[in-house]
Amino acid sequence: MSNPMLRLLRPTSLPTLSRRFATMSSAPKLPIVVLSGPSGAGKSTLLKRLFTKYPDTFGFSVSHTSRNPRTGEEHGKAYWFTTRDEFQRLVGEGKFIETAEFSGNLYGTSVQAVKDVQDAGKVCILDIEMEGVKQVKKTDLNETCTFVFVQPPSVEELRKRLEGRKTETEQSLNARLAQAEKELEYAKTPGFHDKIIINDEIDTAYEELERHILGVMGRQ
Ligand SMILES: Nc1ncnc2c1ncn2[C@@H]1O[C@H](COP(=O)(O)OP(=O)(O)OP(=O)(O)O)[C@@H](O)[C@H]1O
Repeated sequence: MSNPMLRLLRPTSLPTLSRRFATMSSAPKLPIVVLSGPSGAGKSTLLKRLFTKYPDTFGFSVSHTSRNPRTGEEHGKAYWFTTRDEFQRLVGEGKFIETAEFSGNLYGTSVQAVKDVQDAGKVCILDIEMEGVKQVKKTDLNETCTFVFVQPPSVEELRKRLEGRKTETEQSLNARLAQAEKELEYAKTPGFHDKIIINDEIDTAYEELERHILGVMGRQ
């Protein structure tokens, strides 16, 4: 069967999350990069550069979502697209490290998605929402993570970028901006992030991100 969802649903001899993490932590401790920041701050743009420059070093953890695919988004690459019911069933089975609801859609990172990347010997990148970051911090993965926040230069600039991307309706744009205000406020919490990158000029922001990540990798 080629249905990729079956990968996540395959039976396992390890029934609990903590035992899964115990297994994961016995492998070499490759760092996990947790990238967050308001929608439109430039996370995907920065990650695209990183993956282009280092195609074999990093692995993108593929999230699940109940939202509909945008044009060109491929199942299993951009996201594992699923129904709301199926998503909730997987949550009940403890398949997720973190989940979040945003603009009426569910998003989540499965244990399997992170494990797949680590098993391939790659540094896993998690591109997740603020609430997800809080959840990851409560797991055993916390100690191997570096938490990076991508911040737009201003909310006004964020609006312009989201408008320029042409992916949002007026309603979803406003929801994203309202959420952005909350995230920017929360990001001020001392010690919550290991690195805050202000994505004003893209080349400078990218260099800062690369330097931080390579620095963390060098310390492992
Ligand atoms: N430094 C920058 N200067 C100008 N435009 C930028 C910059 N960085 C990103 N952009 C543009 O802003 C838009 C939003 O960027 P991007 O899609 O990477 O954001 P994101 O944080 O990944 O958003 P989401 O969380 O919704 O996926 C894109 O159209 C991108 O080309």
